[in-house]
Amino acid sequence: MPHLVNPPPSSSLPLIDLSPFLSPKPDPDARRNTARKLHSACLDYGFFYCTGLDSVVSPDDMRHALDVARAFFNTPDDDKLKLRIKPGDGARGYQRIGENVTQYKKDWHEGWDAYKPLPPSLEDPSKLLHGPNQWPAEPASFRPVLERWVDKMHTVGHALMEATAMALGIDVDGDAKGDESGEWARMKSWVADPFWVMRCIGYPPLPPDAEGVSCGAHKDYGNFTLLHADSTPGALQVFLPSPSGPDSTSTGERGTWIDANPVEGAFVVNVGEMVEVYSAGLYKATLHRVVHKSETYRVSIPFFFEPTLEALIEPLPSAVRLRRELLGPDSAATSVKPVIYGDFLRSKVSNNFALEDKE
Ligand SMILES: O=C(O)CCC(=O)C(=O)O
Ligand SMILES: [Fe+2]
Repeated sequence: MPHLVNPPPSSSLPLIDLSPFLSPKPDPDARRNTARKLHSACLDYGFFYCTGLDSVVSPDDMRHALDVARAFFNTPDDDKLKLRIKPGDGARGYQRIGENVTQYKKDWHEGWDAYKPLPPSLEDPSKLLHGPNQWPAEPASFRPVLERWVDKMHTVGHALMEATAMALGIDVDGDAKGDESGEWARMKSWVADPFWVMRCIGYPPLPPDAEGVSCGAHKDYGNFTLLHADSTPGALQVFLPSPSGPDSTSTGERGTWIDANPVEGAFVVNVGEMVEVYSAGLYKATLHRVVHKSETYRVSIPFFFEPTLEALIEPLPSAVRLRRELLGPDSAATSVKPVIYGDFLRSKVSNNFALEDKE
């Protein structure tokens, strides 16, 4: 793995072709090439366009997923409200505009959220993240189309995991001896039966007097977010930190918000805070937000491919080594701390409802 001193990020996100990790006959050179580009993209942006997905997701699959989500948002409010997220469960179901909260401001979107189902014996609907998913009856194809989507996103997520291991310089192709430190085995165990979250989000145009934005600035919590959005430009924005940048965040960090406009056939993928932990802080979870001001009703489907709730995520030795090589010997001590993913997630999800709890 060459250790690049990367050029300054440009104003558009890089494209990463994942097909060498999805092919039944992988080409080693092509895999190395993808891993190298992924490494740079994760270092510089924490965000990229993921292409080369057609062996898993066809253009029809992409269209159908957005069509059923849009059709659901078009059903009468009374029907949607029957699926409203229940107190206690706190997570699964429908939220009206303003019920999702980011940094204590109401987001200007409606949404329907599903989480990986728990085995019925473990389900306790009074607890956060428990309780069954609330599938809408209309449109009838909503559930079969999106359950297929969940399966497909697992295939993409596992391929991304392997590419990320290679990007960090971990031997994923060798036998158990090649993976001497057991790092690839450990990474695979984190996603052997991965937790997941799928959101369908509907964004009406943001009114000029709204107190928040369509989706407030945040980082994603977990592993990878695979975002499939309709063709609306000028909505999703990604924050690139730079001391001389024209914009600043709520914490005063300077940088530039760039548009992550949709690219046909590609997902926008970003790394979450768990990648930041296991990459020893090299691959940063990046702030992003949605400011959708145009006249259309925008629909997006982010899929969060996560570690299992029990996984202890900690900096990988290869990542610590790589960090030292790239940033110098003093950088080995990073501030990232090991964390059990489920504990981290529960604390974050309860914060999303902070405003509602206070009312
Ligand atoms: O709708 C989008 O483009 C992004 C949504 C998002 O960032 C999220 O749900 O975490
Ligand atoms: Fe996000």
